[in-house]
Amino acid sequence: MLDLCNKRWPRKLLLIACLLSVLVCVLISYRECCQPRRREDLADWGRGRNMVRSVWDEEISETFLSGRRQYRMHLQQARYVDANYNIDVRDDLPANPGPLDPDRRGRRDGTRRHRVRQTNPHNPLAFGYRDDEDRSSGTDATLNPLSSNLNASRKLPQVIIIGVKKGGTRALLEYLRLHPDIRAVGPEVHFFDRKYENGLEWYRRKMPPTIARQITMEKTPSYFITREVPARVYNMSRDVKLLVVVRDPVTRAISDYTQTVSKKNTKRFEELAFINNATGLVDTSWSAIRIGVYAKHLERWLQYFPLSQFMFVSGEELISNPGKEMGLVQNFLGIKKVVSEKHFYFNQTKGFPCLKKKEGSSSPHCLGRTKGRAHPDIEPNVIQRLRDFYRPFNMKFYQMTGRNFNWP
Ligand SMILES: Nc1ncnc2c1ncn2[C@@H]1O[C@H](COP(=O)(O)OS(=O)(=O)O)[C@@H](OP(=O)(O)O)[C@H]1O
Repeated sequence: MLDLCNKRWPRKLLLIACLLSVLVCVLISYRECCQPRRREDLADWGRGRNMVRSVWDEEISETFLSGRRQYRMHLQQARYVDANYNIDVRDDLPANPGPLDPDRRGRRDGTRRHRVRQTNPHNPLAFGYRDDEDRSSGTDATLNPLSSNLNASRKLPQVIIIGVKKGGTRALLEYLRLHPDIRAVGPEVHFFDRKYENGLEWYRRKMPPTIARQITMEKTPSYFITREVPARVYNMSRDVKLLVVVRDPVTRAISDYTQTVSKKNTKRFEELAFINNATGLVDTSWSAIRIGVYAKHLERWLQYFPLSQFMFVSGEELISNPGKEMGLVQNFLGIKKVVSEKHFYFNQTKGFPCLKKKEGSSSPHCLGRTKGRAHPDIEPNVIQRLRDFYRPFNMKFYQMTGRNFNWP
């Protein structure tokens, strides 16, 4: 009792009250300054980059504590997906997601959930032309609008355009991308020939998100001629469908050469094409020549895949009659015939078919400058000698594929 009456008690209480209020203050200021910000604040921080707010808000708030560096990464990712379509991706990632990179953004529990809101259904990229096949890799998910909140995930490709270089592979890919049931990687991935050691999971993450009915595809023309590739593709999937765009091998060789000349100084075509110009012996070690021996390359592929899994697309028809050729391709892929002659017009200046403008977009779209270059004049006798060289291989190829391409 004596103690209760002790005058020191009120002082102790005062001290405890003081300490408590300091603690409360600390907690309140922590909440104000360090907790993940609300999305409005983040958008201000991003100075008007509303795209980020709409696309990555959830993730940004999750990673906000890690600071500005990760915020920038998310910004890049938002660009990376182009932020034009509603994609709700639920994808499994390893339990430890590791450092963030464009494909490895995740929650601590190893799952991820991105909501991409459609901001511009008439995005000019909707016709998605990329004029250079060598662009740095990334996923171009711009082409097929998905309605909101559909479940999508990245899958290994069910269809690959495996060749041939300079056959018209870019045109085929871009035409196919008009189809709502097709989703494709824009740049060439080069997984099976150059980046195989990265592993299938790396490859899968390069693919765009797809919903159940959609086909995932990519194109890398060098697959057709690379020795190791058929076995590697087979190890990924024995059911994959393979598209090969072929073109008169002589014109193809000249096209290949034209591309080389556009990049570096090189010898004249005829100096490269023949071991000895006088004897006219064709130099099959020159890749521009070797690629055109289609029958030889196909033999290797047929050791792994039945002919029924291939379609040989005519590069010539793709130019002269794109609607019809695309009809055959869609038939082969088992998808509705959506891409037709209605989508194309012949551009006189370019000398090639281009895509009509899409509703709401301002201009039509042609392939870029690296496609449809003017070829150098090659002496007729050089052309003739090459035709003679290729003829037996062409005949064999027609026989193997069951399609006569009528190359001269
Ligand atoms: N619509 C359209 N516009 C422009 N070019 C077209 C088109 N359709 C097919 N082609 C032909 O495609 C040739 C290039 O083939 P690829 O796309 O397979 O080349 S690459 O291997 O990816 O570099 C390209 O070869 P070059 O004419 O030598 O440039 C064209 O002949």
